[in-house]
Amino acid sequence: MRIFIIKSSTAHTAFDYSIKDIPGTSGRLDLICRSLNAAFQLSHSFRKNVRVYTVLYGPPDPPKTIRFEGAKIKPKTLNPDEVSTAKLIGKILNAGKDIKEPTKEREVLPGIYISRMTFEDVVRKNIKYNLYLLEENGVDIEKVKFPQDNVGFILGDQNGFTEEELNFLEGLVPKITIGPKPYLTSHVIAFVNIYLDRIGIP
Ligand SMILES: C[S@@+](CC[C@H](N)C(=O)[O-])C[C@H]1O[C@@H](n2cnc3c(N)ncnc32)[C@H](O)[C@@H]1O
Repeated sequence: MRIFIIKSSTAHTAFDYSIKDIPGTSGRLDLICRSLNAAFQLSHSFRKNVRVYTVLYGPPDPPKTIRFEGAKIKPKTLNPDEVSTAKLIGKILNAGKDIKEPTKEREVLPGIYISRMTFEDVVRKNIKYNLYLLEENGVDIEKVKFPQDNVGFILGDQNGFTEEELNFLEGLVPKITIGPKPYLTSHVIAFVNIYLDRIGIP
């Protein structure tokens, strides 16, 4: 299984944004929509061996974490286009409005869950799956010997990570890089997926 944990410091935690202007009104939920596209979509098929957590810290009610479980998501739920994904996320946020418990997940649709888990909760919960932090100044991905069973990647948004988050991750997960420039989160996910395909990691 492949896991992607994407932290957004700004993406809204309620369906209070306009579908006509997703980047301008949702705290860059468009970045999350494109990242989901890169994580799951293949030409005419879907990566069932992928799990994505999007950890949202934008207003008005952070944190909200949405888990997408490729193996359980029904066809035509998560589509390639950004607008339908932003609507889907809005529907999930609406369904999770009244969640009180800090870590309990609620299944909104088959394979799609919402909770109040923090970024740290998500990392701790998945630490057994061989996590890596994707950062520009890490070890070259080509030097990494990935395990054959489970592998996970932690990515930031347009603002990267805070000092506090980096301190939390330091020593907990290895830091790796895909190249010498700061790339878009969705492009990094696409690259990692294709790279793992090429080197034969399921
Ligand atoms: C647009 S970048 C963030 C740039 C942000 N200004 C910063 O300084 O961190 C979004 C995310 O993509 C990932 N990323 C970007 N470039 C990368 C690279 N060369 N190697 C590995 N991950 C990268 C990181 O997880 C980063 O947090």
